[in-house]
Amino acid sequence: MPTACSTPRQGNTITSDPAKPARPTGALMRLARERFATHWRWFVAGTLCAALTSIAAASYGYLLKLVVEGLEALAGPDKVEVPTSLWWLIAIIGVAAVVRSLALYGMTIFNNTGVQRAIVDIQADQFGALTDGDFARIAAEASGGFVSRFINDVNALRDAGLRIANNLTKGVLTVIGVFITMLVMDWKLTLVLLVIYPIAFAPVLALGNRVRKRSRQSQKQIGEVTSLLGEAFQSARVVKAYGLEDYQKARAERGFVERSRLFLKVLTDRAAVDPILEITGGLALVGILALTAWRIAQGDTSLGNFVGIVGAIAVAAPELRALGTLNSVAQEGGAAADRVFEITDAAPEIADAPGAQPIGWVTGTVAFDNVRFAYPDGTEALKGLSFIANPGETIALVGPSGAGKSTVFNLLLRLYDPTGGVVSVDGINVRDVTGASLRSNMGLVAQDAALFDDTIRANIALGRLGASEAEIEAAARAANAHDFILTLPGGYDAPAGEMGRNLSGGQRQRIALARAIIRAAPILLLDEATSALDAESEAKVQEALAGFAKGRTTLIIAHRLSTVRAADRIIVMEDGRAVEDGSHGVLMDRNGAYRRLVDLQLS
Ligand SMILES: Nc1ncnc2c1ncn2[C@@H]1O[C@H](COP(=O)(O)OP(=O)(O)OP(=O)(O)O)[C@@H](O)[C@H]1O
Repeated sequence: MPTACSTPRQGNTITSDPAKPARPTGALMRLARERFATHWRWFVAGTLCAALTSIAAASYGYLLKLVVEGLEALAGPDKVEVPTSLWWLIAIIGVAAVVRSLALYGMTIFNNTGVQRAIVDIQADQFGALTDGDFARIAAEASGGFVSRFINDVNALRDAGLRIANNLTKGVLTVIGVFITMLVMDWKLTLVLLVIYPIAFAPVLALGNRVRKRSRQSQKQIGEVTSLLGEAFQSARVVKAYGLEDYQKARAERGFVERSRLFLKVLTDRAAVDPILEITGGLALVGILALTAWRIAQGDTSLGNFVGIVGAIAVAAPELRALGTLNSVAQEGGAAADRVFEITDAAPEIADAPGAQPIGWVTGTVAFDNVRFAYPDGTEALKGLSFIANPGETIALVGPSGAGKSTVFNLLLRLYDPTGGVVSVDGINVRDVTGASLRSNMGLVAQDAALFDDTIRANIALGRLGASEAEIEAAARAANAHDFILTLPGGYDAPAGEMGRNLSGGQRQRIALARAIIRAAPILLLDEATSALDAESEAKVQEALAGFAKGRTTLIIAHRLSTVRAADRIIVMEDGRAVEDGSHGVLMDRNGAYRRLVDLQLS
């Protein structure tokens, strides 16, 4: 039964297929402006360090050339003193290395801090937009979809942010600096290299693209294996009960085999990169050495220039490689940024009307006037429902599964707006008041008790933040929960566990009841609130509830009709409409829909 708090039944509306080509990086630029720029101080510090690193790196080749030329002057049959200038040059190389390393460290720390802070902002934005946004949105997406947004998308953004911040400035400045020093040292060899380098790297780049495509497929399949595992472990009880172990093992094994097949493909491609580099690099080296030997013999260049250029290339090569892969990381980050904006840009449809006022504390008249409602997928749940609940009345909504009972609660809480008719409280259309003030007048106990991974005390106090110890205990007593709470290790401080898994279904329901009781709201909504209780506990809780419900408008959804006999009125719903309305006695005498339901249950 989909309720206000129940599991969604629609499929994913937001898909993030990793096999799809990555989108442009416009979204990433926007995110940089809106979220990263606020932490600009860190990035400015990082960029200054990057510039320092690049200057030190670019000077290497030239310093090396000067040293080799100095060494050349020393070589010869005659014994000579090492000139002080050469000692200085050697010392400067050492200083450059130290400066480069320290600046590199500073750059990484500053940029990482900036990126992490921006990521926290982005996660908070996403979570805030979802939490404050339409319930329909959350109901429409499988919870796994959102979890993946907070993990995969954020990882992609973090990678992109870090790589861009750390590699872009450093890479570009280093490559430019190195290029200039190379031109100064030996422009002819530099131009030859400029032609050879891309040719030597072309096969590696092509392989890179293939690896990327395959890793996307592999990523997608990881997602499938993850959901398969999640499903298998969550359904462990049913798997055991139905003896489905072999079935599950076969499914899992198929997933594992497919995973290793795809992964092997990626590894095979990756394994080819180094040999290709080795061959092309070796051939290029042979060509350059031959050319240099010939030019030195011609007196066209010096050994110092050659060594200087080799040193410069050694510095620039890793930067070039990093820049080469930056684009794909930025593309993936762009796709993730797009998905972040899908969440944060969506304006909630169920928002407070302009100028909406708080409704204040209501007396509790609830009215549905010819209300029609269809869920976003088109399912018509209410087809002209009308009824009025007067202050203090207890009204039971009964009827077959799918009749629209939980939908009544969803509309009253204004989780959705009706497509026709009016839902009002105290004669005021719920669309005209602020949602928060409306909901503060209601206490909901849903079928799934929705406990959080906190102490029992905290879970009860969530009904009214700031409730006192005595109030918490009184509410627990009223919900017939106090005694069992005292038996828990830690009593009121015992942890409820994730989704309340440390408690039984009935115990969870009683905590949820206590939470609604402590809220002391004028309107109480009970959706199968006692369905998980044994007969004895249910009777006790019913009695407590009867006392608590006095003076409050209480709407009860219950399948077990014996629990609603005492209601002031029973509304029988069928196919989105109210077909009968009256007390138990009156409806039994009428011999209609209610009577049929009762007879059905008795039989
Ligand atoms: N989130 C949703 N999206 C689409 N359709 C929905 C959704 N929730 C409920 N429905 C559909 O709306 C109709 C009314 O559902 P509702 O949950 O209100 O019935 P109900 O009377 O409470 O049923 P049950 O007694 O089984 O809980 C059903 O056809 C149901 O399939």
